[in-house]
Amino acid sequence: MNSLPTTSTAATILVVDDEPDLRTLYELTLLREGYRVETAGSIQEAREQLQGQRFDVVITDMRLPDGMGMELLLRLRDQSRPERCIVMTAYGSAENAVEALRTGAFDYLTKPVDLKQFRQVVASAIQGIGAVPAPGCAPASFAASALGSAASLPQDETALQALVGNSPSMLAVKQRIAKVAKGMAPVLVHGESGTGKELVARALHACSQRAQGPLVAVNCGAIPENLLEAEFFGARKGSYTGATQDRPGYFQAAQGGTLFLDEIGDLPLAMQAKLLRAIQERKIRPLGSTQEEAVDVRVVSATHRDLAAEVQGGSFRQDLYYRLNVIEITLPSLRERREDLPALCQALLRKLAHESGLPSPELDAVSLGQIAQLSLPGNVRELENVLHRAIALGDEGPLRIPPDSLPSGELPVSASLTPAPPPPLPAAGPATLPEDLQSWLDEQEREILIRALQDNGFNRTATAARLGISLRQIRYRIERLGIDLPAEGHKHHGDNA
Ligand SMILES: Nc1ncnc2c1ncn2[C@@H]1O[C@H](COP(=O)(O)OP(=O)(O)OP(=O)(O)O)[C@@H](O)[C@H]1O
Repeated sequence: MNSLPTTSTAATILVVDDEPDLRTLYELTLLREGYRVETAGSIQEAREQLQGQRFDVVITDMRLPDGMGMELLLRLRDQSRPERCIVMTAYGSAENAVEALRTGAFDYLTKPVDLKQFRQVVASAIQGIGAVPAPGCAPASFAASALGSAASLPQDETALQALVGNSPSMLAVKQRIAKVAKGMAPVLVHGESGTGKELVARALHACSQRAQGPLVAVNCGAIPENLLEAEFFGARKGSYTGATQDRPGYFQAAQGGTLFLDEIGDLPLAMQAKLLRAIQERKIRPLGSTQEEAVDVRVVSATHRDLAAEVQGGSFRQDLYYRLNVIEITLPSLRERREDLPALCQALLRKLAHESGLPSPELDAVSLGQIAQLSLPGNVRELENVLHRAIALGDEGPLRIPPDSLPSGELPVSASLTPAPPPPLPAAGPATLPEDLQSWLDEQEREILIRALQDNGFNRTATAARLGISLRQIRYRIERLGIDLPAEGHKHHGDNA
C-alpha cells in the first residue's frame, strides 16, 4: 500500500460521514487549516477512496449506513496501512471509544464534535508523519513512520535502549512500547516496585509523536489529599489559602505531551472521579475558576498493585480503571529474567561509575556469580543499590559484592519491627571503631528509620518529609533494610503502599 502516491506534501485527510452537513463542516474546517481533504458518505465509498490513494489521516464516524466505522479501522490495521485513524463516537459511548483505541485508532472524538478539539486532534495525528502540517501546528519533529509499525527512529532507539535487557519478556515489552507509543490510547504500566515502570513511560513518550512536548511525571501517592485537585488541575489566585497567584497544574504542564501518573492506585476515590472526568471530557477546571480549559495530554499510568482486585474491593473506580487500562504493559520482575543480569550490571555500573566519577569496575565471573545469588526483591532498583555500594566500598580490581548484601548476610525481608522496641540511638557514635562500617551504618539507618516511622504513625510520606528525603528514597531504604511495616501502616492517608 505504501507504493500508492500521496498527491502532495500537504497532509491528506479522508473524512467519512453520512451526514452531508457535518461532512461539509469537517471538510471546510480542515481546508481552512491547509490540509487536502477527500470525503466519503459510506464505508463503500471510503474503501474506494482508500484503494486509489494513500492518506495521512482517516476520520470516520462510527455509525454509517452500510456498517460501522470500526470496519474501516480493522481493514486499515489488517492491511498494515499507514493511515492514522480518528473515530467519532456518540456522546456517552465510552465503550466504543475504548474499543477503537484498543483496535489501533490514533484517537477518538465525541459527538457533537467540538471544532477546536477536532483541529487539535487532527494536528496531533499529523504530527510526526512527514506530511506538511497545517500552519500553526508544531513542526513535524521526525521522519515518516507508520502507525502500528515498529519503525525505529533514532530517539526511539535511545529511549528503548535505556530499558536494558534482551530476554524474551523484555523484548516483548519493547515491541509493545514501539507499537503503541504513537496514538492517544491511555497506557497502564504494571509491575513490581523497581522494575522500570517509569522508564517505560519515558520510552512511550520518546517514541510518540509528542516526544518534543513535555513529559510530566507525578507520584500520586506523594501528594497530600487536600492539594490533589490544585496540583492536577491548577488553581486561580485566591482559590485557597496560600494561592497568591494563578498556578498551572500537571495537566496544563503536560499540554501537548504526556502525563505520567505513577502509583495511580494511591489516588483517593474522590480524586479518581475528577481524573476520570478530565480524561473523558479532555477538559479541566482549575480550582477557583468558572472556565473549563481544553487539555491535550496523553495519560500513562503505573501501579505495582493489582488494580483489578482493587476494583473488586471497591477502592478503585471501575470506570477509571477501564479508561486507564486501554493498553496494558506488564513488566517482568528481575526473577523472571535472570538472563538479563549481566547486561543490566554492565549498564548500571557504567551509569553509576559515571555519576560518581569513579572508574567502572570489572565485572568478572566471581562478581556475576555473587550477584546471581541475590534474591533482589526490589528488582533493578535494588540491584542498582547493591552495585552502588559495591563501587563505593570496593578497592581497585574486579567488582566484589559487600558481604552483607549476600544471602547469608541479608536481613530477612519480613523482619518485623513491631515486637521489639528500637534501641536508643547512640549519642555520639560508637566508642570503638566498627569492624564493618557498612553494617554499622545500615544498623544506624535502620534504627533511625524505625524511630521516625513510629513517630509518624508509620506514614512514609510524613516520615520522609521529617527526615528530609523523598518518598521514593524512603521506600527504597525500607525495602533495602528489610523493615516490615505493620499492616495498618499501608493504609495511612497520603501514603504509598
Ligand atoms: N530495564 C532497565 N534497564 C536499566 N535500568 C533500569 C531498568 N529497569 C529499571 N531500571 C532502573 O531502576 C531504577 C528504578 O526504575 P523505575 O523508577 O523506572 O522503577 P519503577 O517500577 O517505576 O519503581 P517504583 O514502582 O518503585 O516507582 C531506576 O534507576 C531505573 O533507571
